[in-house]
This record gives sequence, structure tokens and C-alpha cells, in this order.
Amino acid sequence: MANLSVNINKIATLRNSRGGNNPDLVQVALDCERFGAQGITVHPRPDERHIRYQDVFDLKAKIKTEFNIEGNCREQKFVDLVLANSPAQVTLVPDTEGQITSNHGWDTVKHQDYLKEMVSLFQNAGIRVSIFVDPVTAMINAAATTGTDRVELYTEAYAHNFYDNKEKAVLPYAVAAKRAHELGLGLNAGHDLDLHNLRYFSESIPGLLEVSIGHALISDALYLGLENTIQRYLHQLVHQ
Ligand SMILES: CC(=O)[C@@H](O)[C@H](O)COP(=O)(O)O
Ligand SMILES: NCC(=O)COP(=O)(O)O
Repeated sequence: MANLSVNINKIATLRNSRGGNNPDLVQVALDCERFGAQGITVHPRPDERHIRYQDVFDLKAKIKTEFNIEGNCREQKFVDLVLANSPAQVTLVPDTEGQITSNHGWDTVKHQDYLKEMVSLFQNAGIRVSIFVDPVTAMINAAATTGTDRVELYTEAYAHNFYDNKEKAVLPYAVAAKRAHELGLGLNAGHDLDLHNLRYFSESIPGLLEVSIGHALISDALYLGLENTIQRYLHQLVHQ
């Protein structure tokens, strides 16, 4: 069964909208853990529009489950933040300036040498590395040459195409996952996964280690409550 890492960016968005500490990000993270989440994900961005750099230190001091920090390693401030906090995992995402959210994976072919350097920098600090990639065989092949521990498949296209034709939507992911397994890479996935598309994805991708879910899960919690929502997401990941 894949682990569920709850991305709490949206909690920070809500908190920042009023400038105080409501909702309390650290408390929400602790509650996610208490309700069964196996990890906490944050994606600090340079404008600190949701997760602030200080949040990462505050979370690191309190959470007990797997801490996953996602972000752009081309920002020195991000690299320093990760090294200072030693999370269980860093996920390297090729953010571009001004983007609303992550919208593409790394071009691991073009940036192979650079990624190799970044992977060993973090691994030498004892941090597991995952590279965010599109489900394309060439990207998986080149990711493996960087020495990364895992790849995270960018699931926006799957989520988008799920309702039209779920078999077709998942196919590139199944092919990419098979290749990743052949190359000995661990497999994570995330972006726009939700209560409707999660079960089919996890059933179709054997050996999936972790999903990180934020936007849909926090939105569902408005209606269902956080504890019930996390239980429902966990339930999607259990296969008979
Ligand atoms: C890496 C990824 O897939 C993103 O979903 C990201 O972590 C979310 O970031 P935002 O919350 O800033 O949209
Ligand atoms: N890595 C993906 C993630 O953390 C959450 O993405 P989303 O569920 O907010 O789209």
C-alpha cells in the first residue's frame, strides 16, 4: 500500500490570508499524523505565498512521520533550507517564476549533469531524493543516471484525462512505472490526485510507494472534516 503524505500548502494559504496563526499549520500537520497520514509534504516557494521558510523549521521540530520538502533546487535558499532541516525526503521540482502551481516535470535528459550534482549533495546529507518527472520513458531513463532514489510521477495529465478514458489516462504512468522498477527507482506520484481518481491510479501502478495530495484533500475536508477525509483517502490506497 502506498503511503499518504498530506500536502499542507493550502492550510498555509488560508492562514496567510489573515496574517495571524489561524489555522495553526503545525497543529494541522500533527492532526494529519494523528488521523493516519504517513507523511507531511510542503512546497515552499520563493514568494512564501503559502509555506514560509520558518514553517519548515517549526514543522521539522514537531512532526513524527515522513517529512517531504518539495521545491526548486535552483534557488539557493531552498537548498539551504532543506540542508538545515534534513527531511526524510526532498522532491526536486523545476518550478518556473510566476507559475500558479507545478506544471511540468524535470527535463532529466537536458539537466542530467546538474541533477546528478544536486542528488549527491542531498544524499551526502542523508536525505532521500525524488525527482518530479512527466511519465516519459526517456525522462525515467535519464533520472536513473543521476543516482536519484525515487521519481515522483506528475499526475496532472492522468487526473485531467481520467473521466474521458481512465485506461488511456493511466497507460503512460504504468509504462513509466515499469521502467522505473526495472531501473531500481522508487516510485512516488502526485498532483491533482483526488477521491475519484486515486484508487484506480494506485491499483494500476504496482509498487507505488507514496502519493502526496494537497489541493483536493484539503478541499474535501471542508465538507467531510479532516479526520474523515484522511481516512477516506487512506481507504482508496488499500486494495483487496
Ligand atoms: C509538485 C507538485 O505536484 C505540486 O502539486 C505542488 O507541491 C503544489 O504546489 P502548490 O500548492 O504551490 O500548487
Ligand atoms: N507532489 C504533489 C503534491 O504535493 C500535492 O499536489 P496537489 O494534490 O496539491 O495537486
